[in-house]
Amino acid sequence: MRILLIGHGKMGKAIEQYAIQRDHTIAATVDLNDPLMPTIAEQADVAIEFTHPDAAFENIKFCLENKIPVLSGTTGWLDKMPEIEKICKENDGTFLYASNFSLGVNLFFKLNEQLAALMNRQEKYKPAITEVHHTEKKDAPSGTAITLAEGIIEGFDKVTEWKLGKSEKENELPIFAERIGEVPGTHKITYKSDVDMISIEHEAFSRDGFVEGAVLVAEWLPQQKGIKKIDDFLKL
Ligand SMILES: NC(=O)C1=CN([C@@H]2O[C@H](COP(=O)(O)OP(=O)(O)OC[C@H]3O[C@@H](n4cnc5c(N)ncnc54)[C@H](OP(=O)(O)O)[C@@H]3O)[C@@H](O)[C@H]2O)C=CC1
Ligand SMILES: O=C(O)C1=N[C@H](C(=O)O)C[C@H](O)C1
Repeated sequence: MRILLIGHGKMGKAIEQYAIQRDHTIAATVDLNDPLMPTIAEQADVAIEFTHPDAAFENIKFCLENKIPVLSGTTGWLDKMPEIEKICKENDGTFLYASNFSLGVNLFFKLNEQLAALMNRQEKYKPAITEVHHTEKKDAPSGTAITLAEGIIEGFDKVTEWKLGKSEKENELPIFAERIGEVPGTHKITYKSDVDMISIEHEAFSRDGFVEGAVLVAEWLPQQKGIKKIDDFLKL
């Protein structure tokens, strides 16, 4: 498969290596200041986009308008998702966003939803999320923490919105974001009462899980149409 790689940072470089191991060709690599040209699009079967919150929208739009199925793992741009959905429909395109491409985190999302449903009947416990990432991360909270928050809000009636940092309001779910060294990504959910705490945690040991997931989804995506979700691929 011929892959257009948009973003050649930590994720882009690791995806390039893994895709080559799986016998794919990197049709072109586009980084900041490299122009995205329609001629590049013609040479690719699929695009993989891991860039910057401010860049994702234009990159995805370019792919959809140039008829390349595209997946994006870039976080921090989701206010523009409705517009991308519209562009995808108008161009009869294919698009998939996932806040986290690793199998482990997607299993963790399911566990989080099940725990929220169980805790919903318990008056004495208050939920919170803590995420820890490397110091180069541009956005906070992480996209994964936002997906986890959405899962809790869906299943645990007492919280209706999330807030970055400490919260005084009963209906707010606090998300604490820490930036430490080179941590690839750790997410912890806690339910605290006055007497104890229940917690579940996912810790990535490296970026390998995100990379493998992104390449496997990229192999599947060209056979799909419309807005897809990673659940459509993983079928957990
Ligand atoms: N969904 C998932 O599973 C995962 C998502 N992520 C997300 O992916 C994104 C990238 O992460 P990571 O690789 O660690 O970040 P890096 O900062 O290491 O890499 C981002 C790269 O994108 C480049 N870039 C910036 N703007 C543009 C643009 N307009 N067009 C093309 N390239 C551009 C940057 O160039 P320059 O350095 O010159 O600015 C840099 O090379 C983040 O949003 C992160 O949260 C990360 C891991 C997993
Ligand atoms: O920026 C990162 O590194 C990561 N970003 C994603 C996120 O914001 O959830 C996924 C992963 O945690 C690594």
